[in-house]
Amino acid sequence: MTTFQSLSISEPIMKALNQMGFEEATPIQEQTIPLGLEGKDVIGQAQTGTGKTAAFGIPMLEKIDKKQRKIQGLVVAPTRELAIQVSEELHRLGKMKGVRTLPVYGGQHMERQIKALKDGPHIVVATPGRLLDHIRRKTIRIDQVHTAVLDEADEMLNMGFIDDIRDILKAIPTERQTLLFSATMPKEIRNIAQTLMQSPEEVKVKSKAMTVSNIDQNFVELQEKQKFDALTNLLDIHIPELAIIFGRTKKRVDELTEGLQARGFRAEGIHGDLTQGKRTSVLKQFKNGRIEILVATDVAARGLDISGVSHVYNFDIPQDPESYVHRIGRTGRAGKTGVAISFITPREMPHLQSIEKMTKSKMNRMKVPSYDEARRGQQRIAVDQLNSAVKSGNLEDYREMAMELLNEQDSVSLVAAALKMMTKERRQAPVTLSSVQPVSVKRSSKGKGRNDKRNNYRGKNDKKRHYNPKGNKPSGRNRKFQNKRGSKSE
Ligand SMILES: Nc1ncnc2c1ncn2[C@@H]1O[C@H](COP(=O)(O)OP(=O)(O)OP(=O)(O)O)[C@@H](O)[C@H]1O
Ligand SMILES: [Mg+2]
Repeated sequence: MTTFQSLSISEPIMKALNQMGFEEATPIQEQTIPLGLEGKDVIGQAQTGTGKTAAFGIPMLEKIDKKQRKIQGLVVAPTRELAIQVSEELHRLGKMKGVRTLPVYGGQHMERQIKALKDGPHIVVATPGRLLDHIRRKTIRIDQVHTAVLDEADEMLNMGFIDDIRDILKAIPTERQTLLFSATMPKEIRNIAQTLMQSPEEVKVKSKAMTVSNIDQNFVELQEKQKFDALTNLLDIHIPELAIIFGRTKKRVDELTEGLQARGFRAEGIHGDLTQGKRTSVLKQFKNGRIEILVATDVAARGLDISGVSHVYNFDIPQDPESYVHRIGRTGRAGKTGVAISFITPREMPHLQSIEKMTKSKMNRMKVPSYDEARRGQQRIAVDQLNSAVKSGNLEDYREMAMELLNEQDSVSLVAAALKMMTKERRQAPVTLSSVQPVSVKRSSKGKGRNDKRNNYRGKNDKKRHYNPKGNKPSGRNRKFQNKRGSKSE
């Protein structure tokens, strides 16, 4: 166990870490914070949800001179949601020191952004496009930047941002420190990184698999046309606290969302064609539990940090193993446990093996879930609701009536009838999805659709967290969810 204290972190940042509930450093933090504090360039690779943000954030914050009202730290992240989330984490880490952090991204009002930039933030967290826009308009000064971070650099490469990144780094003094972090680091990005950095130290947190062991990975082999019923059955069986379902295209996401809504689930979709306002509101509702299911394209895979995501479903298996790693990494974060289920058609089975080979982890085969199992899942919810109603008491007003009923009927029939009434038979509204091509084994991580990958969706998590690499017992299946489900209009 490595404490933050032993990493020579200053008092104000220690205080913030305490407030955030961080008790010990995660392995990537333990290994990269000292290098970062020495001023070295660092390439950091570690599994999803293991605290890479603080790993680059802490050394950057330590180097900020609060009295200098100039941008000294710059983080570039692939999407708006990610920029916001990273900025929030840096704000929390740096607030006791008085560091001012500003997110800058497209879709935000330009004039307001220029005003905020004039206000003298110490750190800017930006998406590449909007940042370059400011650099070209000369509405941002980054010639005093001493620390530059590329978060999810391989995603920025996938999205075709590499020239933008080069242009951005050209505008920063060369004697800067450059940090680059991601859970996946394909060879191309490592090569490019070498040209943008000065003799970087490469830290790869040693772990057998590329995915964290707290995620229980499963797959279901099934026909394309069985997928939707299998999904709704699984949702009824698992009763996720919060679930993310990945579909391959925007159209697919829209169709899945509508289908789930038709069957009474509180689901919303997110993808790059939605307005910024809609994206923000969907994410907000998901974070506070008003939506229980988020349906997303791959764009949401990167960096999203929402506490309570207990299940990830790959309705369509992703084309690249890297995407698989980032997708399932939306659960099982900060030491919590999570469950991932991937649907695979028979023709896609070889692809499953290529994912397993790359991630060095195995997925367990699950059988196609049946409607009967789903119904039992629904009944379990009703049983839990009855039990909790008994536990919470306050039944005095009903006792007399209950006694009378018991004189007329036997107790088992009465409870069975109550359960029947409480169990919402899921409306099996027929749902037809447009057909999709199965993925092929041949993988390419370059030149993918820029638009579909452009926007990422992250959230923050301000609950107390304790890093527990072995995994805590899942907190899912909680009353809160069941009550929500109970009040669903069907
Ligand atoms: N030392 C720590 N102790 C407890 N929680 C931590 C610690 N460090 C980070 N966390 C929390 O863990 C969660 C995941 O962190 P973060 O988003 O930085 O992961 P990541 O490694 O960047 O993941 P991804 O690869 O998906 O981007 C966050 O909610 C963060 O606040
Ligand atoms: Mg991250």
